Amino acid sequence: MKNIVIFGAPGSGKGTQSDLLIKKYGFGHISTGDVLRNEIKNGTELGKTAKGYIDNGQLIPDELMVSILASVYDGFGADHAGVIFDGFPRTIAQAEALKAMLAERGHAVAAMIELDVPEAELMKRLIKRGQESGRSDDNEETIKKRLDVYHNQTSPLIDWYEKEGIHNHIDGLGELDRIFKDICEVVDNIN
Ligand SMILES: Nc1ncnc2c1ncn2[C@@H]1O[C@H](COP(=O)(O)OP(=O)(O)O)[C@@H](O)[C@H]1O
Ligand SMILES: [Mg+2]
Repeated sequence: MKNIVIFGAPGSGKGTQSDLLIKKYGFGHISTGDVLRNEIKNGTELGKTAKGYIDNGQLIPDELMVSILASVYDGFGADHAGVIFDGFPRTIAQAEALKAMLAERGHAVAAMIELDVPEAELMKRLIKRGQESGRSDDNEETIKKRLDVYHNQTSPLIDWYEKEGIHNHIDGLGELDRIFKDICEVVDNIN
């Protein structure tokens, strides 16, 4: 079982590379952003709570995220090829909660894959994505806030996963195929 955390700033290519991984390896995929956007679209209670945070470029409270995550994870059953966590964890507290949630089930994260992309390129990609997909948080003001949140709250996870011994750095700037090849090398080397 290859549970993988795909990690990086907004716009670093987590969703794009997750899609390729799912096709090649048959992994499950949990994009916490997609789960929340779906709830918002369906107008659920959870969606209403989430919308306030998302439209402000802020993170959803940890307890709420972890309970959503556990229920989606259990939906893949007890015996799957692996699940890609995309957009989670975003704080050290969430990483600890994820570790505990998986440990309760006798599972673990096998690799954390960091997509490293310079800020100017992130900005460029997200503005383009905003124009193409109409994601409400892909506007310049909210993007700046999200990048701040990433630097302050999320990037410390790189050291955290380094200490866990499962951090893998990938140069996320350039051709999709080259980036995917680098990621596959990491995935294939998980024992
Ligand atoms: N290697 C790449 N080079 C150029 N653009 C990319 C690359 N990877 C992803 N993108 C584009 O950047 C935007 C953000 O990618 P996405 O996968 O949604 O990132 P994330 O899920 O990390 O926010 C998308 O519009 C995507 O098409
Ligand atoms: Mg994404």
